[in-house]
Amino acid sequence: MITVRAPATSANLGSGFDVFGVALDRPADVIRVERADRTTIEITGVGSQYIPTDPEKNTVGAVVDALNAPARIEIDKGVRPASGLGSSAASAAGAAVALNELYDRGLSRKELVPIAAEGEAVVSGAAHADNVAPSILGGFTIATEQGVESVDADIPLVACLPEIAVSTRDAREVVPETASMEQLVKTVGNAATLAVGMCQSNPELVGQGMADPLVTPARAKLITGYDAVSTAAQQAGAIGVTVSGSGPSMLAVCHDDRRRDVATAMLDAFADVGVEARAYQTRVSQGATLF
Ligand SMILES: Nc1ncnc2c1ncn2[C@@H]1O[C@H](COP(=O)(O)OP(=O)(O)OP(=O)(O)O)[C@@H](O)[C@H]1O
Ligand SMILES: N[C@@H](CCO)C(=O)O
Repeated sequence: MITVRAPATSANLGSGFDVFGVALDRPADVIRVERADRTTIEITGVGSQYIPTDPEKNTVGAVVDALNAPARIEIDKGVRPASGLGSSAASAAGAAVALNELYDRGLSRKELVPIAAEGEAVVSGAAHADNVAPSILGGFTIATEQGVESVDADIPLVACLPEIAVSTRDAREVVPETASMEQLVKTVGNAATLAVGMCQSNPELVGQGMADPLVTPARAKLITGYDAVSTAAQQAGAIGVTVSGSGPSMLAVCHDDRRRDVATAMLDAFADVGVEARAYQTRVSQGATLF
């Protein structure tokens, strides 16, 4: 039996819609696989009751098909589904790494990214790689049609997950289809600033570069209390705040010594609007680990 721990991820980071992603050091899914004639999936852990065990509907099923690697698969969910923390991607990424090893397919981590992305198409209709790439490779990743680039980065983060659900499919419906020249110029400038900040492990540049005039304002409307939580986080020392993935989680960048205060401020602000939440004091981290 092969066991893989695949981390949660945060995609977009504001200005890098469908392109940027980071691996988080917690939470994570644990995937166990063993060879079988027919694929079966068992799921335990957080939110497991909402996840289909039918391989046609689970993200790991598409990975099995792509690698031609039937298996008995156990998924222990640490990443809540429909969280904006790459829940569906963590399972697909973990399965890709585990099945590649189990069947000795010899693919590199980079080659596994498009395979795991097929799983994302099952749940959101698009094979976007911005969650599976960091879950497989770790660090900060840039996923484009040309492939994936990754850099190690050390950035403190708070990911705050409210007890509301936003599906990626629904959140993609509200993304504006056009942008003004001004929005485009701002977004390009911010994305470039963020990428430089990641390369330098500089939270100031990363937080500054997360600002996004286009997608985030549209999606913030789907998250009860977004503006109040964002303001509270910034008052507590966050340098930048945005929607994590397609939401409802919110992601804040800060310095290490502000993480606890930022987490508390975000939880309190959600509580003020009647929404329960949990906060992960986390950081950019390594990708899937084989045991
Ligand atoms: N292995 C899996 N793990 C989690 N969710 C899965 C899995 N397979 C299928 N799903 C389905 O995917 C949906 C959750 O995926 P979705 O992309 O909406 O959330 P997410 O992965 O947490 O968010 P994001 O991609 O924005 O970070 C749920 O409907 C869930 O049933
Ligand atoms: N880039 C994707 C990530 C969520 O899976 C989105 O924001 O729709």
